[in-house]
Amino acid sequence: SHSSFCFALAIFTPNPLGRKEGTWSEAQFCCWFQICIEGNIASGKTTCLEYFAKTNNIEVLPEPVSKWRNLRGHNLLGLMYEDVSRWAITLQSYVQLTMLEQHTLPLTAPIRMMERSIYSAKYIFVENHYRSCRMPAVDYEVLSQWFQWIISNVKIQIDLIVYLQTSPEACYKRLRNRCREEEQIVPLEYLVAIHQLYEDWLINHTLFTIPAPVLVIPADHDLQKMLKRYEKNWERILSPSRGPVTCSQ
Ligand SMILES: Nc1ncnc2c1ncn2[C@@H]1O[C@H](COP(=O)(O)OP(=O)(O)OP(=O)(O)O)[C@@H](O)[C@H]1O
Ligand SMILES: Nc1nc(=O)c2ncn([C@H]3C[C@H](O)[C@@H](CO)O3)c2[nH]1
Repeated sequence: SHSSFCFALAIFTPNPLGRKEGTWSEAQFCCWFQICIEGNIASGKTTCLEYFAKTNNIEVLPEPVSKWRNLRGHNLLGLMYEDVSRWAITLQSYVQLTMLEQHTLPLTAPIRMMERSIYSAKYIFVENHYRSCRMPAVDYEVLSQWFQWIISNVKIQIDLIVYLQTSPEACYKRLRNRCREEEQIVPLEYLVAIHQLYEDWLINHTLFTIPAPVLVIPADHDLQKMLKRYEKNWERILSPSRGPVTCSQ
């Protein structure tokens, strides 16, 4: 695992020789550093989180999928995949609440790494339901009013977005291998639509505002190569950045 962070309110200054010698500069107050891992379904976000979860003093928050699959006995994720027009607003309303809960949880470490965000729930998934005419306009408007109120009235800190950029085909192959029951009926076309919205949001900047600098990591590679990529980008991901960041190949 990587060098252990001293649990201090300070800026971590990675030593150019490599993180082993990285030290916390004392007496500098650190604004907690929050990272969101974004990407298509089965793009490898959970695997990325598991890699960084081994680093001391990083708090990792996976997507609360278990809540969406069992809310007092109701499987909202399953309902949505079975009948999206009927159940999309039900799931999205609960996704928006559970993501807001995660964004506003008290921090337990100098760095927080979250899987996705309240932004991608709205800008990617709600937007896709609406644009594919599977969500009535009235449902979209109600969700949008809630979303706008939340981001205008609640402080949601995101300092970096890591975008695991994949091809829909690679995600489809992994999704089929993973065999999450509710997703077995997900067609490739759905992943293509989600991919295009992510590209328009985080690459083309033609969708909605981007709440933080974006680090793009091509993520179609095999597991071993991806773990090496995370190793190479360790400092870029974990040290507070002051401007746009670029991925090292
Ligand atoms: N680089 C990779 N190459 C091949 N398979 C991978 C790779 N990364 C992850 N996988 C596998 O693909 C599946 C999806 O990976 P993972 O759960 O990390 O994706 P995810 O982005 O968290 O998915 P979701 O958006 O559904 O939460 C898992 O079965 C995982 O073992
Ligand atoms: N409809 C919908 N809205 C969301 O905000 C959302 N966020 C994630 N997901 C789906 C993708 C994976 O199947 C599974 C795990 O990511 O949950 C979502 N589905």
